[in-house]
Amino acid sequence: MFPQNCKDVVPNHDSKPSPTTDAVKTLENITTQLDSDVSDKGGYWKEVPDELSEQKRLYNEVIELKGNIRVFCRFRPLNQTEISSGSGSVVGLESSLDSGLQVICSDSSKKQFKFDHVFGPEGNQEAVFAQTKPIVSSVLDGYNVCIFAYGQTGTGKTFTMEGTPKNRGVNFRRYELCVSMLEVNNEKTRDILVDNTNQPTKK
Ligand SMILES: Nc1ncnc2c1ncn2[C@@H]1O[C@H](COP(=O)(O)OP(=O)(O)OP(=O)(O)O)[C@@H](O)[C@H]1O
Repeated sequence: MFPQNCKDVVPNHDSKPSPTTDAVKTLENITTQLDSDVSDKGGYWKEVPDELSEQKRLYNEVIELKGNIRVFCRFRPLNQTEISSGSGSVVGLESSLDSGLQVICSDSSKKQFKFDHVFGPEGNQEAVFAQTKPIVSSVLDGYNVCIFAYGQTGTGKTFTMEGTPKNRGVNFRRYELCVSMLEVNNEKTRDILVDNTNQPTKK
C-alpha cells in the first residue's frame, strides 16, 4: 500500500520544533499519501462498499505508520524515603522534546536517550493512558496488542499498569466489553452467561 518513501511521513523527532505542529504535519502528509495511493489504484474506493471498514483500515494504517512497537519511558517522583535520605534525581526531560531523556552519570557526564514519549514525574495516569489509547482501540478491529511495563523493582510498573483505586492505571482505563446471551424459550428469557440459581426468570 505504501511506497518506499513512507518513512517520510513518520515523525522525525530530531527536527521537530513542537510536538503538536509535527503531529498535524505528519497526519496531513499521511492523508496526502493515502489519497495518492488510492488514486493510483484507479477507483479503489468504488470496490470498498463499507465506509466504516475503510475508515478502520486507514486508522489502523496510521497506527502502523507511527510504529508497531512503541517504547515509552516514565520516571516517577522521588519517594519519601529517597527524599529523607538526601537522594536527588539523576534523570531529566530534554526540554525541547517530549521524547528525550537525559541521565546524569556518576562522572557528571550526560547521556541522552530518545523514546516515543517520555513521562516525567508530573505525568499523570490519564496522560499515560492517552498515549496507549489509540493502540487499545485497534483491539476492537481485531488486531493483537500487547502492552507491558518493564523496569527495576519499585520504579512504578504496578502503579502504571494497575494504579490505585483512586488513581487507576492503564489496565483499568481500557475499554470494557459487556456480553450477554439471552435464551428465549417458551416465552421466557434467560441470560445463559449468568448462574441460573441467582438469576430470576424474566418474562
Ligand atoms: N508515577 C508515580 N507517581 C507517584 N507514585 C508512584 C509513581 N510510580 C510509582 N509510584 C509509587 O512508587 C511505589 C513503587 O511503585 P510500584 O509498586 O508500582 O513499583 P513496581 O515497579 O511495580 O515494583 P516491583 O517490581 O517491586 O513490584 C508505589 O508506592 C507507587 O505508588
